[in-house]
Amino acid sequence: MKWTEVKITTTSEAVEAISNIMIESGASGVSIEDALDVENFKSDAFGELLDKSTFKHVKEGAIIRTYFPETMFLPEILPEMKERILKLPEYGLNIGENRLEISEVAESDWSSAWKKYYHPVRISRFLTIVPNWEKYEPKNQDECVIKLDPGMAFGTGTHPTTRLTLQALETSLCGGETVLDVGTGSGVLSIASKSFGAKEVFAYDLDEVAVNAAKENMDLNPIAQDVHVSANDLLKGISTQADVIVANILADIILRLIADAHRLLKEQGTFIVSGIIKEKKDEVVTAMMEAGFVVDQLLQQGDWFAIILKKAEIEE
Ligand SMILES: C[S@@+](CC[C@H](N)C(=O)[O-])C[C@H]1O[C@@H](n2cnc3c(N)ncnc32)[C@H](O)[C@@H]1O
Repeated sequence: MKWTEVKITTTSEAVEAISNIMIESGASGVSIEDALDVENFKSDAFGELLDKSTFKHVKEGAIIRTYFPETMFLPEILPEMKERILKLPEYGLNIGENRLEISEVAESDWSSAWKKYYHPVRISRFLTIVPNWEKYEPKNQDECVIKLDPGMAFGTGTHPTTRLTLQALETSLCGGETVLDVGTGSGVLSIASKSFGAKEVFAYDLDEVAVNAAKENMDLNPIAQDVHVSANDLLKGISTQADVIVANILADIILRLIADAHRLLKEQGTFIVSGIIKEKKDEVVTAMMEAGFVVDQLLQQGDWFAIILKKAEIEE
């Protein structure tokens, strides 16, 4: 087994909380180098034996190193982990520099090693996602097969947030819709939308790596050749009116998207949001209702929620 090291430079006071977050995210081991250890050693009964100048140790703050097995696809783990760390100051913890670095600890190429463990994913009776390097025969005539190489973009189809969004799209699309896919990542939701009959799809992402990965994935799937992929911050500056807007992004970013989604959705339009952890669900629902949406369906897998919303009709 080969491993990827994720190293975080932080403060002594945040060590325990950050280590917990890393373990909960799937890290298999933690090593901590903390400047306070040296201070504490100096002040114990035998502390005078230590000559700080003779050994290498972090002089200020702390460094946490954790290790993820190559079976885990980091682009789907890091965003939530980073967001949870950024929330720690709300609980009074100083996270200091909060610098995150990634490196290989074995000679393997971590950006592609996980491919060995990524196999076709059956999302529903009608949809299967197949890694581009695998052979796959559909099990029935109605089955849509999406070919995918996520590269370093989020969206393999295995993450609960993506699965829930795909199921919500399958429920919501009847054919002929205009769809806006916000935070497209690998482009998986856009390709699925076309497979479920959408007429026109516009895909946006802030990250150039994702924009390029999405374009390459459109090329792998003839049905999605005409999807318009571009770099954009959420739906800022967009004027295309849509029947469906879909966004699988963390809750705090969804909150920033609501006003534009309401502006761009046609009457009776559908807004699908995913990437919402249990603790954030009520806040998102309240903000949606205040903006003029009504909840149509809630979908849940483990601690993750997706919500299908309708633009409320304006009463005469
Ligand atoms: C959780 S991933 C979802 C990827 C894919 N749509 C899926 O469902 O698997 C969220 C994506 O949103 C993008 N993103 C984050 N903030 C954004 C913003 N302000 N504007 C556009 N895209 C953003 C990220 O780069 C990332 O690709």
